[in-house]
Amino acid sequence: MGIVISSLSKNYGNQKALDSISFSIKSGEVVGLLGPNGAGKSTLMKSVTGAIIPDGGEIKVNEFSVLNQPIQTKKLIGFLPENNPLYYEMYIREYLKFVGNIRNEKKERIEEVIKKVGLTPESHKKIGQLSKGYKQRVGLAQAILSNPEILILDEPTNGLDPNQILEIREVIREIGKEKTVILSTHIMQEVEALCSRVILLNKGKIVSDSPIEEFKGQYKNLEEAFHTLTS
Ligand SMILES: Nc1ncnc2c1ncn2[C@@H]1O[C@H](COP(=O)(O)OP(=O)(O)OP(=O)(O)O)[C@@H](O)[C@H]1O
Repeated sequence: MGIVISSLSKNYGNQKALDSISFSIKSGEVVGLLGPNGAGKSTLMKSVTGAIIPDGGEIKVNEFSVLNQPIQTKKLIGFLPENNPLYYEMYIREYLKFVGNIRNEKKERIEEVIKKVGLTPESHKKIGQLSKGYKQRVGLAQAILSNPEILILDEPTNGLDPNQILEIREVIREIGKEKTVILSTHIMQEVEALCSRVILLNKGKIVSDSPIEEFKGQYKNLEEAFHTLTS
C-alpha cells in the first residue's frame, strides 16, 4: 500500500518538467518534496492527483492506477493545490457543503473539519473576507473533508505570517499523524518540523531521496544541503 511512481515523465512543449522519475512512498510516511522554482514539484503533485496527465510512466495509489482507475485513486487523495483556488463569494459552510455534496459526505463532517483546522472563530464569514491564513485553512478543510488516506499539500504555508505558519504547521502535524503526506515547501524549518523523509528535485529529476537526517548528512543544515545539491 502507498504510492508507487515509475518512470514518470511530463513535458510542456520543449520544457521537460519531469524526466523519468521513480520512487515509492509507504503508507504513513510524511515526505517533504523540495526543489528550486521550476524543478517540477507541482507537476509531480498534480500528476499524482490525476489533475494532469503525464506523457509517460505510471502512478499507482494503493495498487490502483491513477490513469486507468481515477475514481478509486481520487477517493484516496486530498489535495491542497498551490495558490489554493477557492470560491470567494461563498460562505465557508456553503463552500464545504458544496464540496461535501459532490463527495457524498454527511453534514456533520463539515462541522468536524471546521473544528479540526481551527476555522471556528471565522466560520460565519465569506471566504473572500478571510485573511490568507484562514483561506489556507479552508483549503485544508476541503482537502481532508472525505478523510482521505493521502494528503498532497503544495506549499501550504506560502505567503503566511510567522504566526499563521506555525498554526497551519500544527494543523498539518496533527492531521499527518494518521495519514500519508506529500508536502512541498521552500521553508526548510517546515521540513525539519514535519517530515521524516526528503525528496529533492532539480530540473525534473530526483537528485536526493533519503531520511531527513541522512539528507543533512555532512552539511551544516538543510539550506546548505539544498544549495549544494541543486546549484
Ligand atoms: N502549464 C504549463 N505550461 C507550460 N509550462 C509549464 C506549465 N506548468 C509548469 N510548466 C513548466 O514546467 C516546469 C516545472 O514547473 P513546476 O510548476 O512543476 O515547478 P515547481 O517545482 O512546482 O516550481 P515552484 O517552486 O516555482 O512552484 C517549469 O519549467 C515550468 O515553467
